[in-house]
Amino acid sequence: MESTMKEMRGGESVLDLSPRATVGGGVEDVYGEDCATEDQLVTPWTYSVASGYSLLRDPHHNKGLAFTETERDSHYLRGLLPPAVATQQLQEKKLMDNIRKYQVPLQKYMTMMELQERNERLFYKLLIDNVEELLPVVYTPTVGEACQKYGSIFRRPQGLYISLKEKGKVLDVLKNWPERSIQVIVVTDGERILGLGDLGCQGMGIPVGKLSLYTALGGVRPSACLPVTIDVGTNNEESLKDEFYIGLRQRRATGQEYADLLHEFMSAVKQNYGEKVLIQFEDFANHNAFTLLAKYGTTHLVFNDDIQGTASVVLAGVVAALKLIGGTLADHRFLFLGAGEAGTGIAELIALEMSKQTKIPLEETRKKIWLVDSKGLIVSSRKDSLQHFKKPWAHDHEPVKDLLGAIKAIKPTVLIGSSGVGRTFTKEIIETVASLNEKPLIMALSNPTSQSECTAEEAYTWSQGRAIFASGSPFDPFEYKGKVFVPGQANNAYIFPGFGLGLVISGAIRVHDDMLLAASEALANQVSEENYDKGLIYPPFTNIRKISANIAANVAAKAYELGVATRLPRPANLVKYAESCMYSPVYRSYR
Ligand SMILES: NC(=O)C1=CN([C@@H]2O[C@H](COP(=O)(O)OP(=O)(O)OC[C@H]3O[C@@H](n4cnc5c(N)ncnc54)[C@H](OP(=O)(O)O)[C@@H]3O)[C@@H](O)[C@H]2O)C=CC1
Ligand SMILES: CC(=O)C(=O)O
Ligand SMILES: [Mg+2]
Repeated sequence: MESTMKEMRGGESVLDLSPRATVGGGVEDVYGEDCATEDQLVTPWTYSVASGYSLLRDPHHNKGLAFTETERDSHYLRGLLPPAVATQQLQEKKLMDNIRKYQVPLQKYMTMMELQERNERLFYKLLIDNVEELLPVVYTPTVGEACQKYGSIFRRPQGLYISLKEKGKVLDVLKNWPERSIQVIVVTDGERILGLGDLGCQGMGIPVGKLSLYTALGGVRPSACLPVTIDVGTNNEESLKDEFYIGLRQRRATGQEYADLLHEFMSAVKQNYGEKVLIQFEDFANHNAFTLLAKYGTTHLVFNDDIQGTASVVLAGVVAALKLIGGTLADHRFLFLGAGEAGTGIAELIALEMSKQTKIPLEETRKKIWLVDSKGLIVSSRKDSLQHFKKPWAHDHEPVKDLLGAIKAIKPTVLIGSSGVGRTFTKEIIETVASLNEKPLIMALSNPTSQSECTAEEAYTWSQGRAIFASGSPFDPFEYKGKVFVPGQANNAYIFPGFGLGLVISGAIRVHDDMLLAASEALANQVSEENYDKGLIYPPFTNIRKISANIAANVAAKAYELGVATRLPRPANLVKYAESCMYSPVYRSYR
């Protein structure tokens, strides 16, 4: 590129970064024109009113058969649509009828993705009105299968792909995205997609799915959401051999090469969108996730969903569950299978909340929490060889090699699965936990369903109906000895949409742990007596927009309290304000 541009400018490099007077100062200039010196090339941006054929193919504005007679006249649509005029409700009915006929989940997923690309408002109308039914389609578990098969089902690109090929040009890539005003970015490098491992570039399904929930569940407008996949290669041998694989066909870049691309991305985002854009890290492997969060936590508005969002949702479930299992947080003993992002993230937030409640130092409250990894119970004799995020959990105890041994030694009241390995809560494990507790709290967090540590049926049957159970991916209600048990879905989808909305509406510039506690508290407060009666420790997703507004308000209130909010003055009623900011998918009328 450099040589081409040199030629265009008669040999002088335009990439010369030495200070030079710019035309208009460049403050908040999103098009790059004002930042350019007079002798630099600028892009001739134009915007035109969509009409006719292009209007029908613009997913933001397309309404299909719902264009009225008047709109058809004034927007040159005559003849481009059949004569019938349909309401949005009728379109929704037809699509839901179609989706319900499909037996294969992936078919439902593809139908929804096609709809999103064809008629965005109708897509969100369906998702908002049928959230319980469609969440498993656009999110876990189906999105996991979609990522695995992304290359084969790939039709039109969604989101922004930033690969090693774009090194040195990331800012230009961001400028290729059609929207200028971005509020939330969800970014993955595809190395730990759900519990399915390294899916490389095909992990794009995750940022796309998460951002659909930002809009449907949290009300952030779709045009302000940007899904990004950073492609540094993949170590997935199957993908590397797959002729339909859509990513870079090389093994993962690591070390400085990886850090440099990520740094270029983080800098370009701040340069292009400013300081208030939220960057949500999603499904990075833990050897990068903790480092990135620590590195950029002080300079950018960053949030790691797997570490922090998961922690907030699980703490909410545990606090809510206390109504059913009794005691205070500090009265319980926690045992985790899995000591990675989710496991240690949750453990830390529980310990923090315990410490705040009891005034006992964090170092002490951590001792009520134990974790098992692939090598057994984390104990002090292992400390030197542990990854840094596991070290705070290396308590004094003799070595224990497996989960069953750890349960017998620690006698937990709460058992949490965050291992990414399916069926690890065996009959013996659940029976042992149930023999120690009248009402054991069991959370099988791993996604998708195939990786869940146990099923709802197994948890209820093996505990003889005594377990309080929640899982990362949804399970149907299960009838045991005449009683119907409804499992809750312990998934960060309860938290991140409202959390992000809270940051956006307050103009927050940094994330703080107290905001995670605030989100968690707001969620726990939404569980009703009626929910508890069914054994539920989370409210149903049907009320999610109300829940998200409450979470957003609590998070925003904390941002103002901490002095990191920039939207001033502070709105008096933050719940109402959050609701008023939410995107509505109802069709607009065109002049
Ligand atoms: N419900 C929700 O909202 C969320 C669920 N998750 C799910 O949690 C799972 C884990 O994610 P994450 O924490 O990011 O992953 P990580 O890779 O960071 O951590 C996995 C942990 O599990 C341990 N582990 C793996 N296999 C075994 C085994 N057979 N026995 C004991 N321990 C084992 C690993 O041990 P070692 O360190 O020794 O390798 C590691 O400590 C995924 O399935 C993910 O989908 C994640 C985020 C949110
Ligand atoms: C839910 C989620 O973020 C995960 O499983 O990774
Ligand atoms: Mg995740």
